[in-house]
Amino acid sequence: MLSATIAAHPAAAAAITLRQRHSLRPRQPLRVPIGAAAPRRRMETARPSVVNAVASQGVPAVPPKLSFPILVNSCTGKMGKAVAEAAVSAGLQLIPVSFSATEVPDGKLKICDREIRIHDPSESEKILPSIMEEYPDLIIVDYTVPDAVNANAELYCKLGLPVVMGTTGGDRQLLHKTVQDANIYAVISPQMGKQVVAFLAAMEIMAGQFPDAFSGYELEVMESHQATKLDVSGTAKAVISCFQKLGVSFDMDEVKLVRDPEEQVNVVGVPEEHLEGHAFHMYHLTSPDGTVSFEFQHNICGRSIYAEGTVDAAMFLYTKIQSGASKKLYDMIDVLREGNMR
Ligand SMILES: NC(=O)C1=CN([C@@H]2O[C@H](COP(=O)(O)OP(=O)(O)OC[C@H]3O[C@@H](n4cnc5c(N)ncnc54)[C@H](OP(=O)(O)O)[C@@H]3O)[C@@H](O)[C@H]2O)C=CC1
Ligand SMILES: O=C(O)C1=N[C@H](C(=O)O)C[C@H](O)C1
Repeated sequence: MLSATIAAHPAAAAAITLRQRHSLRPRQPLRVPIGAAAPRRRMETARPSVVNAVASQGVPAVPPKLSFPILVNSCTGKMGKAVAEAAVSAGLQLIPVSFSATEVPDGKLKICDREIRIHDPSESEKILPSIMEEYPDLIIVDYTVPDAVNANAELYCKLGLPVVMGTTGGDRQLLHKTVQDANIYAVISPQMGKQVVAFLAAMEIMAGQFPDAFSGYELEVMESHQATKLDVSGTAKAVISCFQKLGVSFDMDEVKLVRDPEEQVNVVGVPEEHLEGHAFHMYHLTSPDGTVSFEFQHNICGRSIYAEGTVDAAMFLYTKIQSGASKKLYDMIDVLREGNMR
């Protein structure tokens, strides 16, 4: 039954070919219960709070709780909504404004118990300066679409607006150059999930310390995301660039994209309830003579891991701004390294 489904989908056929070639047992994409990836409340102890900042002897126990204004662009999107909710739950001041061409009733969107006014993106250049006047400590978070990345970054740079850029795609080189030239505070990362960031950091360390360790190995990459995802995973691209430094020859267009829901359920093993929001990544390496193989896999259901990481990034950036840090452009490995991910 499975093979009948696979035969109907070329990408699925490719995925299964990949399995057969390496005589893999049928993949069990998730050995951990899916519930582990579902949204959950964080331990209160992990969160700084004014209430517990002063211990009984008058010695500060934990840093005071951060609270600063945050504008999420765009709250109409899946990530934007998740970040806005995480920001409110972390005690940040969610600015009741966002941008999107999506029509919403009365031009407003309800997030937690707040009403967010949605303006057309074409109005952002006119509206943002007055918001910056009202909220001088504001940090903007960008989760929009690949096509908007560079124009949005240019606008934030023009206004001197600190940004956490979670949106993937666009011209990444230009994005970094724009932000660097404008010398604004920014965290840019295609991946905000703490454990995946740690995996990426490990990959970078391995590539830096053991270049060409996988020279001659064949790499196969599969990534499955919700059908609405517009680009090749930015995370997959970052991991692949490490494998390239490790000596593997691979073109980004060789990534096998899975966007078909039927294939995602039947072949990749995505739980049906997470078809609207998941990221299943698989990297398979085979030695030139076929006797050695490696497989790296990370499977994420839902959005909470990224939303929490984004709030961590905003808090990190805010403290950098407050301390007048000379380094201004960061990635999530910087955030993780400094112990800023809860
Ligand atoms: N860094 C990370 O850890 C993660 C990154 N992502 C990335 O985040 C991005 C968003 O993903 P997701 O939320 O799932 O996508 P969605 O399609 O759900 O949301 C994108 C939203 O952006 C809006 N939008 C488009 N253009 C503009 C613009 N110029 N200004 C303001 N809003 C705009 C869209 O509305 P409309 O078109 O109506 O304007 C839509 O509501 C993707 O690039 C994705 O890869 C996702 C997960 C984690
Ligand atoms: O669009 C998504 O969903 C995701 N995008 C990011 C990416 O492109 O790597 C991160 C994660 O894969 C989810």
